[in-house]
Amino acid sequence: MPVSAKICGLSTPETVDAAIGGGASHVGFVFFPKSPRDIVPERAGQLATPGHLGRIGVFVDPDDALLTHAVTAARLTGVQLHGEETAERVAAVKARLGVEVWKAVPVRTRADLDAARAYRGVADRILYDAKTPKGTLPGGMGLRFDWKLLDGFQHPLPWALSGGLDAANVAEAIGITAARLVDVSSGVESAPGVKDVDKIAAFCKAVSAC
Ligand SMILES: O=C(O)c1ccccc1N[C@@H]1O[C@H](COP(=O)(O)O)[C@@H](O)[C@H]1O
Repeated sequence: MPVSAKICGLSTPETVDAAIGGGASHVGFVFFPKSPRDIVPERAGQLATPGHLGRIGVFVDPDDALLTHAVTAARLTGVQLHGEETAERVAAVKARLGVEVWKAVPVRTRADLDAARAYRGVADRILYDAKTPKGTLPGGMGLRFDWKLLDGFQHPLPWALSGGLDAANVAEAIGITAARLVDVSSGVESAPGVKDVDKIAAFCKAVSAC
């Protein structure tokens, strides 16, 4: 089965086109004011994508008003909840929005993986991401976790791998984890929040070769 890629934190037509041209399965838009990748929903909605491409909005403990507005204005096919959302909150979001819901699970130790089980039957996908230091962004920091922690773990849901991936390490990450979907943000940037079309192309090429 081929491996697919989500290119996250996009904000320009050129970088969205690079993701599409590279064969990405999903593009991501960040709706979190503290992030250098924050974008207003209307602007994300103007970024055109073909119908087969998933459009995922990244949120951190969002309220219902933001979610409802962003799903419509940015034409999202899914939301990625990257905060401290409980299983009950994820279920409520899913029922309210009716789009795919991904739940990020921050990982530093093997015990951290256990949190994923709470979302069985509730979320559509788990996104394993590196746990970031307190007081920093909960994602998009270019940090990776020990991919070997996933070895032998019984995944409760379809899942994706993120955290510190780039063109140089993604093949190794896929080899170790057997991930079928990988997600990148800062690894395809020239500076925080500034996506680089050549890095997006290189990342997609590395994923396609797996
Ligand atoms: O990208 C952000 O700014 C961001 C902000 C808040 C929560 C999540 C965010 N990004 C997500 O973090 C992971 C890993 O990113 P990276 O590749 O390590 O930079 C990815 O899923 C982004 O979607």
